[in-house]
Amino acid sequence: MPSSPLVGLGVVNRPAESRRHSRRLSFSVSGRELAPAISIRRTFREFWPDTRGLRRLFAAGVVLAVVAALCEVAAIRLFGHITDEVLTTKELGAFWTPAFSWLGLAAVAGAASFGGTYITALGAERFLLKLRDRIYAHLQTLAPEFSEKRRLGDLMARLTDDVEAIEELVGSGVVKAVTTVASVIFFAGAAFFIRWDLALITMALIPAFLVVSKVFAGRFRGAAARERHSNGVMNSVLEEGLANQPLVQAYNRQGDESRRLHGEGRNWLRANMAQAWLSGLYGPAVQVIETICLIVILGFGAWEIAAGRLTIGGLLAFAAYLAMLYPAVQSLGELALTVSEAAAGSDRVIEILRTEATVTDDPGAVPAGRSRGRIAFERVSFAYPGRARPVLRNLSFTADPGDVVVIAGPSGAGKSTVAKLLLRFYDPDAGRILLDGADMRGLTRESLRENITILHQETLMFSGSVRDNIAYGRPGAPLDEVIRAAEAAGVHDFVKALPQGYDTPVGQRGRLLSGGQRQRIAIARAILRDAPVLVLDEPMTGLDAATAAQVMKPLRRLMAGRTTLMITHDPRHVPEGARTVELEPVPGPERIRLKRVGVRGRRSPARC
Ligand SMILES: Nc1ncnc2c1ncn2[C@@H]1O[C@H](COP(=O)(O)OP(=O)(O)OP(=O)(O)O)[C@@H](O)[C@H]1O
Repeated sequence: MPSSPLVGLGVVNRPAESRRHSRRLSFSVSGRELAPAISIRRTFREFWPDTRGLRRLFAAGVVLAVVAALCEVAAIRLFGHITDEVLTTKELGAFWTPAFSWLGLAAVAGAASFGGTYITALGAERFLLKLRDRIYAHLQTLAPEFSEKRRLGDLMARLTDDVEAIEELVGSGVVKAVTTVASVIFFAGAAFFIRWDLALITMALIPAFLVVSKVFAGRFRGAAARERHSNGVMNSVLEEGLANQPLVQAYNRQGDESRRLHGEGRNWLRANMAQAWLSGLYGPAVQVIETICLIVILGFGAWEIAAGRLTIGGLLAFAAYLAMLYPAVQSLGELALTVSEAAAGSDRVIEILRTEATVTDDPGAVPAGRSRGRIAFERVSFAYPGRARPVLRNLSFTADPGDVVVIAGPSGAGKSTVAKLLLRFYDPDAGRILLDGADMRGLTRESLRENITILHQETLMFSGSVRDNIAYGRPGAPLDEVIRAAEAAGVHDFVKALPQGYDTPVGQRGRLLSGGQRQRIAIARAILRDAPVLVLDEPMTGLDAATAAQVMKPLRRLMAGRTTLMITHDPRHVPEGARTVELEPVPGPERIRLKRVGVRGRRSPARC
C-alpha cells in the first residue's frame, strides 16, 4: 500500500505475488495453448475437495489477516487522536497512553501479519503438493503414449504453472478475496464513521479505479500471454540446443543456434518490456486518481475544519483510511486476473484428470503371484484407439520358459505393439493373452508387470548413481546383490573403475556412459528384477558389432530359463534355436495381415 502514511499490512498479497513472478520466469506454456476460460464454479467443483484438511489453515489465515486489518484501523484512529489531543493542543501528558496503545497494536498487527502469511503459505504449499501428487499419480495410470504424444514442456507447465494458478484461486486466492473484502469494509466503514458525507463524495471516485484496473488488466493479460509464449519458445530453443549439442557442434551450427536463441531472447525482451511499460504506467495512473481524491478531501476538509465541523486529526485519519481503501479496491480488480489464469490452468489440468486409462484392473482381478512365465497369444487382434486399421490380426503363438521367440518383421509391422499388449498398456480387441494359462485381463496389472521385464530399444536411465539405476529393478536391494547383478551383466569391472564406483552419477539419461555400458547396466537391472518373462525390444539398436557381442553374452545368461520374446528385424541378433513369429503389414485400411503366424525352428544366420 504504497501511498499509505502508515505501514500497510497486506497479509496475503506478498507470497502470491512473488510466486506469480517466479512462475513468469519458469518454463511456461505458450500463450497460444492457453485454454478458453471455464467457469469458476467448475474449477471449485473439481479442486475444492483438495483443500480438505487444509481449510482450517486457510480459515486461520483469514482470521489473522482480519485481526491485522482491524489493528490497522485502530492504529489510524490513534494517529488521529494524537494529532488532535497532543499535537494540536501541545498537551504532552496525553501522548503516552495512545503512543503505547499504538505500539501494542503494531506488535499485535505484526504478529498477526506474520502468522497469517506463514499459515496461508503453509496451506497453499500443502495444497500444491497434494494437487501435484494427484495429477502425477493419475498420469502414471495412463499408457506411456499419453506423455509421448505431448510436448514435455507443456506437461511440465501443467504440473507446475497451472497447478499454482489453481492454488492462487482455490487456496490462498480465497483467503485473499475474503481478507480484501473485509479490508474494504473496515476502511470504508471507518471513513464513513468519521464523516459519512465526505466518504460518500470520495467513494464516488472508486469506479475510476475499477475502470483503470479493467483497462490495464485486459492489456496486461495480452502482454502476459505474449510473454508466456515467448518464454516457452525460448525454453524450447534452449532445451533443443543443449540436448542436441553433439549434433550442433559436429555440424558447426553453434553460431546459428546462438542466433536462434538471441532472436527468441529479443522477443522475450520485447514482451517483458511491454509488461514493464504497462506496470510502469499503471502506478502513475492510479496515483493521479489517488491524488485527485486526496486534494478533494483536503480541500473539502480545510473548509470543514475552518467551519469547526472537523478536526485536523479527523481529516488526517480520514485520508489515511482512504489511502488504505483504494489499494484494497485495486486488489479486488486484480483478483479477476487471478481468476482467468486459474480458469485457463484448471481447464488444462482437468483435461489430464478426465483422461481415462485405456486399461484398468477388473473389479475381480487377482494377483498373478510369481508365474512360471508361459505366454500364449490366442487369435489376438488389435487396433490403436481411434485407428480403423488393425495393427495385429489373429496373432497366435506360445512361448514356454526357456524359449526364445523372435518377433520379426519390417518397420511398422506391430512388433513393439506385441510388447505393449503383453504389459497391458492396451487390451486386445479380440482374442486373449494368457500368462500360465490365465487370461491376463483377470490379473492385476501391477502383479502382471512384476512378472515381466522389458529391455527397451533406448536404454532408459535416471540421473542418479549407477547403483540407483541397477537397484531400480528391485527397490531397496542391498549393495551386494546389486554387485552380483552387475557381475552377471559383465559391468562390474567397469563400474569399479569409475571415480566413485557404484555411487558415480550417470548423468542426465545416462549420458556419461557409452551405449554398451548403459545397455549392460540395464541388463544388470533386469537380472536383479528376476522376472520370469523377458521382452527384448531391439536392445542392440545403435550398438556396433563388437559391443553387441559384448552385450549378448550377459543377455544370454539373463535369458536362460526365462520366457524370452525378442523383438528384432536384425537376423544377426537371433540366437540359435529361437523360433520366429514374423509379422508383415499390408498397407491400406483393414488389410493388415499376418504373413506367417506361429512358430518355426530356425538357426540364426549369425552367431551372437
Ligand atoms: N500409440 C499409437 N497410436 C496409434 N498408432 C500407433 C501407436 N503406436 C504405434 N502405432 C502404429 O502401429 C503400427 C505398428 O507400430 P509398432 O511400433 O508396433 O511397429 P514396429 O514393428 O515395432 O516398428 P519398428 O520396427 O519401426 O519399431 C505403426 O503403423 C505405428 O504407426
